[in-house]
Amino acid sequence: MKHTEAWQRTTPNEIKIGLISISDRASKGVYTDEGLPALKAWLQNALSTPCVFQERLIADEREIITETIVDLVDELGCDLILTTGGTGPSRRDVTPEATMDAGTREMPGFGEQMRQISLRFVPTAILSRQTAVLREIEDHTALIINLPGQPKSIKETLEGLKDADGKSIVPGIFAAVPYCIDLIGGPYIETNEAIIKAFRPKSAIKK
Ligand SMILES: Nc1ncnc2c1ncn2[C@@H]1O[C@H](COP(=O)(O)OP(=O)(O)OP(=O)(O)O)[C@@H](O)[C@H]1O
Ligand SMILES: Nc1nc2c(c(=O)[nH]1)N[C@H]1C(S)=C(S)[C@@H](COP(=O)(O)O)O[C@H]1N2
Repeated sequence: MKHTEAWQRTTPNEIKIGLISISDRASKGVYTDEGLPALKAWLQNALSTPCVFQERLIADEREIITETIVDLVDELGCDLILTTGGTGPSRRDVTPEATMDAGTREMPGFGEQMRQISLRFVPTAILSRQTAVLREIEDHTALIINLPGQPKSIKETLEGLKDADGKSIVPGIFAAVPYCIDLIGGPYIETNEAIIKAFRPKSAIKK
């Protein structure tokens, strides 16, 4: 495949992250989108290695969501995509279906763990159908993860739950993301341990 300039990394460990906020009302301007700023702020604090972002605010339309994911991976070379919104049970909530349409293999552990974390915060966590997939194309693979739409759920699910001393009670899903990105051939990313400690088996840790 021929790649555009957008594919180039400024440094070998730079990760390209696509952020997609999916909300009918925020995309129409009925309210201000808080999803993209919350995602970006959390990631900028959590990552200690370089990152670049591509941001999209779109309506709850299955085909548009799939096309946006495909464009971010296939045309812009994103390694990781985080979506927020559209995972609930109402008719307009189609993010998991659109994500599956863009994926080549499902990664069900992310959704399972997020529902476990979110149940510590709200009993309605079981209403979220969020999932994760890999999109594997000819010479590139990306991880795509759905987060719920409530802006506060972004920090909760990525970071998990901590006690008053900052000790982890339920690990956030982002702990597993750096090693997953290693395994799919992406850049070696590192995190700020005060926010989220990345877990890698000893043999995979680069000193
Ligand atoms: N992108 C967003 N920015 C700010 N607040 C949001 C956003 N998405 C959701 N919320 C808030 O979380 C609540 C529950 O999220 P949910 O996804 O169920 O929203 P929704 O009512 O389906 O949104 P929409 O109609 O815009 O798609 C919303 O009522 C709203 O207050
Ligand atoms: N961590 C967390 N998870 C959460 C919530 C929340 O407030 N915090 N809200 C729940 C609710 S009320 C719903 S309906 C589902 C789906 O939300 P979405 O349609 O905005 O994705 O996420 C659930 N998961």
